[in-house]
Amino acid sequence: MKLQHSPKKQLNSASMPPTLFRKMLVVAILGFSAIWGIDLSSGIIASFDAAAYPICISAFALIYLLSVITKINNQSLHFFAYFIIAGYLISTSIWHHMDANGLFSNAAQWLGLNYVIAYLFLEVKKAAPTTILVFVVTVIGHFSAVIQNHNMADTMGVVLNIAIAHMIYIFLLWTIIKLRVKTDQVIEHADTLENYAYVDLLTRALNRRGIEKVFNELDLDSVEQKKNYAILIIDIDHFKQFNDINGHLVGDEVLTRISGKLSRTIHPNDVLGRWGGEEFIVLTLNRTPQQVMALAENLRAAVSNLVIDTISNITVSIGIGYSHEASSKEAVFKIADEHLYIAKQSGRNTIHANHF
Ligand SMILES: Nc1nc2c(ncn2[C@@H]2O[C@H](COP(=O)(O)OP(=O)(O)OP(=O)(O)O)[C@@H](O)[C@H]2O)c(=O)[nH]1
Repeated sequence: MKLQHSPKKQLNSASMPPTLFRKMLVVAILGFSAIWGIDLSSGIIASFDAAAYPICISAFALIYLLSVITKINNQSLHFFAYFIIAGYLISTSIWHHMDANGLFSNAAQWLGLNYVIAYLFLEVKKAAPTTILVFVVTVIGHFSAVIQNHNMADTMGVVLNIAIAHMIYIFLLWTIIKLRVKTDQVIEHADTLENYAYVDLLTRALNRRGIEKVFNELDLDSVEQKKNYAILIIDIDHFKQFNDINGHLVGDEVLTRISGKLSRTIHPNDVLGRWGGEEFIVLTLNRTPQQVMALAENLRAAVSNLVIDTISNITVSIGIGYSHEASSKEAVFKIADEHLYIAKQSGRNTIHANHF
């Protein structure tokens, strides 16, 4: 088990999960169907909408199907859906602003959705330029439609009204997104700092606090559910002498390389930590004493095979304590420590434990 910190969150992190996207499509289908039904029953449906509603509904249904039965990239489907919605909202509003089609249509009131949906469906990095493009198309489109039958002053009145409202939409949405990303970054920064408090900066293994935290979280001394585990204390042999001969910096390199070797040799669910100085700990769960001995032997052999530059002959001694030998993790730890002492006394580069 290793503590890792995740890469820095980018501004483009917002991405809608497929299930939520499909729910949104259902909402779009229902929404369009409802408005289509209302317009039809009121008898005032515009010819543009009468053609556009079924096209949009079919397109949403098609996107829904594509998202269920194909592996098409989600972002492409999001763009497709967005293109349908924004395309419809802008074109219907422009169409309604042409004089023959009635200047006082309420189609323009829906245009704000284009910005909200862009930030909902698209990654922030893509939503920002998309909203600007949509804004430009909206303003120019409405200007071109209204100017055909009205003087410049009236046209500017209509278009400026739309432009200012839309700029406020974009500004507010952008502010909300920035605040959200900032909050995410603060939370992530706090997580990283917390992780650092549990990691030994030299070897990247858990430090003593980290080991204690994991041990407590695993609730090793639970009375309801007796846990089967073993603690291995791994101590580098003659490390003082090694430091004296090769220097402290080479000693640091050895500690780092040993930590890496141990971490690659243990099982994914085992816990590795640096207990202090030249001493490491491995906690392994649910293994027989024979499996634990095999693991210890792998760890011992892996270290003794290490060659750092021209230096070899680096060895460790290992003491083991089993959970069934004592009633608390502290007592198991003490047993492992006693066996480590015996391993050192019996010549080092060896493993000691009670045999079962
Ligand atoms: N380079 C380096 N050395 C360290 C570090 N932490 C502890 N040590 C050294 O580890 C050595 C431990 O020495 P001892 O406790 O006497 O043990 P030993 O020499 O390994 O002897 P045995 O354990 O009996 O085989 C000391 O010299 C410490 O200075 C570290 O972070 N970097």
